[in-house]
Amino acid sequence: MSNDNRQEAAARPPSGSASLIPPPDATAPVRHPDAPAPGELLGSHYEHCFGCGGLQPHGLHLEARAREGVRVTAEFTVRPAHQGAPGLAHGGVLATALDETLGSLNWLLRVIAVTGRLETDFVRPVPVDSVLHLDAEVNAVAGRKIYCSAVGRIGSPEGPVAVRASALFIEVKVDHFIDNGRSEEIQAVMADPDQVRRTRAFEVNP
Ligand SMILES: CCCCCCCC/C=C\CCCCCCCC(=O)SCCNC(=O)CCNC(=O)[C@H](O)C(C)(C)COP(=O)(O)OP(=O)(O)OC[C@H]1O[C@@H](n2cnc3c(N)ncnc32)[C@H](O)[C@@H]1OP(=O)(O)O
Repeated sequence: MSNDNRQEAAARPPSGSASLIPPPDATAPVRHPDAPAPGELLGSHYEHCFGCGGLQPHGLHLEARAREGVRVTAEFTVRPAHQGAPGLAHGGVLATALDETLGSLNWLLRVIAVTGRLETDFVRPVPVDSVLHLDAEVNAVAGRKIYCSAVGRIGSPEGPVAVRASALFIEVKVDHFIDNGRSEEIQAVMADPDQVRRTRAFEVNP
């Protein structure tokens, strides 16, 4: 793709499917009063998470930071292990980085929500060793449905747009994990006071 065409593609709004358009009764997202302050690192919601877990040796080790409003930013360094084509990031890995950044918005709403739908535009190839600057925000909320979007730029927060995502997250109760997760890991997190504290940080009425 030529540079001109790339800029045009980057400027184009994502062509989301109908289920990603907030319904007329959707409301503006509300930042929870106890949300981490703007600039604060959010930490990991689960130490073994592939996206953000510090104890996950195969993971992306994404570190997200709270911003004003219901917005987060994160940085992801593309490593040789993330290649799809020679020297270029795998699209699925980039989608994971977007998914994780969008998932971090949970901290600001103080709800637990999982990805229901994630649509991704890959606008520009991302070379190995690049730092992808991710920026995500909640656009609207309708009941349990959280409409959000994210963009990833190469090299700096003002760098060229490489990826965009639109997503629908669905609020769930903690039982979602207890009922569906493998019992080995569920028992381990329930026995870990640190993890219980982390999970409580998402719930208004735990
Ligand atoms: C003690 C243990 C503690 C452990 C806790 C650890 C800490 C946790 C903290 C924080 C976790 C954050 C993790 C972030 C990680 C990054 C994000 C991910 O990758 S998450 C993983 C990938 N996603 C999934 O695995 C979802 C799998 N899907 C499901 O489980 C269900 O489908 C679910 C929950 C999404 C919805 O199921 P329903 O039965 O609850 O609800 P229904 O009625 O189907 O949907 C509700 C509304 O949403 C719409 N909806 C649902 N899915 C949709 C879709 N795919 N597209 C469009 N609309 C959808 C429906 O049409 C419905 O809309 P209408 O209310 O009728 O208007």
